[in-house]
Amino acid sequence: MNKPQGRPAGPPPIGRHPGPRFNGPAEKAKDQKATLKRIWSYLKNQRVGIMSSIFFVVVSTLLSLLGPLLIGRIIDDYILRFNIEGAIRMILVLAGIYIVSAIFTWLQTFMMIRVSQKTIRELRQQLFEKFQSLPIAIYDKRQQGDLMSRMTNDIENLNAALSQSIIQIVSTVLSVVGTGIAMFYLNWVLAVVTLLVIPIIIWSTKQIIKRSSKNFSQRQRDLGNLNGFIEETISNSHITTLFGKEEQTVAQFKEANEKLRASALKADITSGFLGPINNFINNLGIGLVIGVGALLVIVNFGVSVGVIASFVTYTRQFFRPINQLSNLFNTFQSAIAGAERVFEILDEQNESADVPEAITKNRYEGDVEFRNVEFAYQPNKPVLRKLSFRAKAGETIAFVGPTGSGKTTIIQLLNRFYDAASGEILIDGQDIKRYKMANLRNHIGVVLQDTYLFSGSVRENIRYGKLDATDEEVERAAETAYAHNFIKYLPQGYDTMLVSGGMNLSQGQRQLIAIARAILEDPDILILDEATSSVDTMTEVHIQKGLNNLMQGRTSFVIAHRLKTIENADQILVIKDGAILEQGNHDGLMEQKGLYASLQHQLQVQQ
Ligand SMILES: Nc1ncnc2c1ncn2[C@@H]1O[C@H](COP(=O)(O)OP(=O)(O)OP(=O)(O)O)[C@@H](O)[C@H]1O
Repeated sequence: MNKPQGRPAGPPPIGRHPGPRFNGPAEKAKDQKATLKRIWSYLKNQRVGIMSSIFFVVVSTLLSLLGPLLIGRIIDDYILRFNIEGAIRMILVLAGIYIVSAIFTWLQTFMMIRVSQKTIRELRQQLFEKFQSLPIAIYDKRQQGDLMSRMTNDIENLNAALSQSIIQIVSTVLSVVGTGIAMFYLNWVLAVVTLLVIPIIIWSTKQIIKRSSKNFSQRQRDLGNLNGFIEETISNSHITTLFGKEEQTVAQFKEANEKLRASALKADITSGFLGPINNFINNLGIGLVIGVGALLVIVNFGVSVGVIASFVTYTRQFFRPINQLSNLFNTFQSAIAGAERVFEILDEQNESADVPEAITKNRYEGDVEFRNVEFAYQPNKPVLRKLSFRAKAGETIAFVGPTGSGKTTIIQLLNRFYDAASGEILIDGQDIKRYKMANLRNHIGVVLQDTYLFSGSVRENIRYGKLDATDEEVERAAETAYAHNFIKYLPQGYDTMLVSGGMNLSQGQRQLIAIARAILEDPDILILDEATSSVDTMTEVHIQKGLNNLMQGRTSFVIAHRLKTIENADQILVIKDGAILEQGNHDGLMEQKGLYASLQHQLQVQQ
């Protein structure tokens, strides 16, 4: 089990020599007992697999205990008596024992891997399904990387522990106890000599672990920093290039890389002592056994050459698992800590359930009203303050206002990503909480600034709005969205494949596809977060026409950045600090010469 412990997971150290080694401090679960109990609840269904695995491990350990005993017998009863034929026969028996033991070891590993893979598949499935039903607030609250690492690292750690460490712990304990009994059975003086070495092994291992722990924590921190830096740089590579910061980035990386080299070296040097020191002590133990054994032969204390040979093999068999135990427990502990993190997500509250007898509708008129709505993401930091407005069916409402004023939050509440703390949001005269959430969301279409396009063809991306749409419907929607013109000039037209979220299209083109998708979806209420970045005039005209077609006949809420959309809106709400500062249509607001008029002036300058 030479796996780096704790998080973040790193590559296994290269160039290690054989023998035990400390792999860093283990991360402990907050409540080990409860987590173990819960892991057992997953394993319970696979009792047969686990029991047969334990049976195999017991048999293979017992067989491997027989080996050294037989070696002693072969020497004393056959070789020293020059019975070569008998010796060969016994050696064949010995080989048979080791072969059967190896087969049983393989069987035990096979059974346990099956058990582990089944358990992990179930857990992974549950976790993924949970991700689908978690409220959006969780994704806002937790880092994406953290959630990803629970799905990958933590589950993988548990997999390693289930498939290997548990059985290894069982076999280690069995083999230490069994070897101890066999040694006492053979000769109690030599057994005591062997036992004397154990405190030295434990003491030296402890000393080294104490010193390495600090260095390993530093190595993990430096590795985490380096990985974080790499991730950030790769995902923002265009920004780095844009600002010409390549040299600076390389210099920063060099520094982090050097820090990791230094701390990894320190950690590996200290932990690297463990192998040679333990080897030295093991050999010392064997030397002692041989020396004392020889003395006992001389004084005729019931020790034969064969007994010494058995003892040498047993001594090796005895020390090896003791050396490994601390690492095994470390792996095991990290796995439990990982499982606990997985369970933590599984225990998160799902998105609030629908009220009993929730309403479903085939069509929403689109009459939307906010009544004294208040909301805060964090306690004592109000984002919306007694917000009230009404959008009559079919109207276009534009939200404008400074950054951070709460425009996106209004939309989040309408979508029920969050619920209002107080006040009411009504659609067609009913509180939105009375509608079945999935039904309501199916009738609300969203076109966001960062259009979500997935890797697939243009056609598939548009069809995402209505999965059973025919090719003709897809193309008709693209035409209405004014997207058809650019799509037909793409290398494979509608079958052109999009890569990494549509990075092979311009931002304007991506938005045209999103508009086509929304047209196909044909929602009753539309939410539109206009892109801020400027696009070429032709695309701009197409987007505007596409949007006009899309907004036709449905209530539309627009976080507006473009003059045209704002001017044509039925109502413009100027939001500041979570409240409506000004309200009216374009002409009326311009006359007021307030915030709206000055924002318009800024927009005109920009465009
Ligand atoms: N998930 C969140 N958790 C905590 N605070 C948040 C969260 N999302 C937004 N906020 C805060 O709520 C306030 C309103 O944010 P919101 O995104 O609604 O503003 P906005 O008007 O849409 O801004 P922009 O024009 O920049 O998109 C801001 O102060 C923001 O920092």
